[in-house]
Amino acid sequence: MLIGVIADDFTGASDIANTLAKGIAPEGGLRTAQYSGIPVERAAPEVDAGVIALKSRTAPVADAVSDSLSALDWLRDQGCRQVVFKYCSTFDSTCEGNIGSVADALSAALGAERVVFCPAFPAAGRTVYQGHLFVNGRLLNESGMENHPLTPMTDANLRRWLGHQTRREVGLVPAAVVAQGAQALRDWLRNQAAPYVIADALSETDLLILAEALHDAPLITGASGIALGLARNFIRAGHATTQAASFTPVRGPEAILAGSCSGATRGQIDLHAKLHPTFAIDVPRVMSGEITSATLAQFYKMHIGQAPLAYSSGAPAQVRALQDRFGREAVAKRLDGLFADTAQDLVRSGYRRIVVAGGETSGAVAQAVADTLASSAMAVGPEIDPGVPVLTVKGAEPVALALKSGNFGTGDFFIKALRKMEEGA
Ligand SMILES: Nc1ncnc2c1ncn2[C@@H]1O[C@H](COP(=O)(O)OP(=O)(O)O)[C@@H](O)[C@H]1O
Ligand SMILES: O=C(O)[C@@H](O)C(=O)COP(=O)(O)O
Repeated sequence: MLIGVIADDFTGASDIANTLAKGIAPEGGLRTAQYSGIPVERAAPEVDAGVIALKSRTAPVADAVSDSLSALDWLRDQGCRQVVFKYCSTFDSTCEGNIGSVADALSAALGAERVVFCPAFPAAGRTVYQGHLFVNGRLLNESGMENHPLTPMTDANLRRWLGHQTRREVGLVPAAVVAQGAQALRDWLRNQAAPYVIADALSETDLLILAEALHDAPLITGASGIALGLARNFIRAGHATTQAASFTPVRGPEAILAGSCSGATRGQIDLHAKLHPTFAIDVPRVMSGEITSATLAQFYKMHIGQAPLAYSSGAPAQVRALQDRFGREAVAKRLDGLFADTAQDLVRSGYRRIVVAGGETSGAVAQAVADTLASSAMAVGPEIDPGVPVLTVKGAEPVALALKSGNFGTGDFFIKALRKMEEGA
């Protein structure tokens, strides 16, 4: 294994696995596998990039640190030469953690003296300028992310936000330095005192320069954009040969589950509901135990072949009211559990195509599917929309998954994902 990725959630993992597998022309990508949690077994010998999906983004700090260090141990056992800590392109975290705390632990374990942080993902509209994160041209804290149910992002200044999470000094690599190219950037970084630096990046060109400058860095942190050039570094150095991944289409019963409350997902639900059966999950009735996975499974089974969708997603005011009534963690835990139990029921009943919206929700569902099929490894298939590939969980009866970040995808994402699973590229 050449590159090992520790991703703090499952949609983020599939996003970076997609980037590593796709790479960039003319070099192409690496042979990539994604794992639900830390695998018990060794990686298959052909895997050049291994992506471990953790559910650590909103976990207590100590758990996030210990899971990330265990993931690092496994990746080192596979011989990986470079480690990427993947977090969200909207830097999803709280003032308590976890990005800073996990980076502190990983950099200490790897002896990394200077660590670059760059969540830019221009293909999805995320850019960093003067250390501030923009989403589709708006400051992060005015982009809708300030209403996130678990990690409300109320400050776009990443130096300040990361500064809440670590004792280390956080510096800045300004866009003008990145623009000077990889060698100038390396020289500049070498002369920096700050152990952590937020890197500006406005375009894929900037990200490629960053990746080239960091070709021998033991630890890199960022969103999937930073990985664009990492695959290329290894291919150019002659350590890997690119190979187009083969994809076997998956047919069979389908289900769509949405737990993301982002504006993008709510728009996708509204569009989907015009032509397909939908089930709006009444959260108080989940909390009282009236709605269970059996309720949802029954809904899906009544609508096989019609792309049925069940969702808990709500608008910011509704989410706030539910959190005030039941508690933020309690609602999230209950809904994640509901989706996980439903997925387990569906897979046991022969469902083969499952589309999920939301990072936490995807973590719960993908982990349940992996446990049900006793298989943590997933192959990376064709891209549905930027940052979202089709994943196939191996097994006698493989299951195709699409794990969509709340914010990603076009309006018709759900139907497109189901088709892509059946038809491939
Ligand atoms: N109606 C709701 N009220 C409160 N919390 C909700 C509601 N629906 C979903 N949630 C919770 O909100 C969180 C959404 O996060 P996530 O699934 O990561 O979506 P995203 O990808 O948009 O971040 C989940 O933990 C989910 O259980
Ligand atoms: O970097 C990104 O934006 C995504 O890969 C990601 O991490 C998505 O997280 P969620 O929005 O919580 O699904």
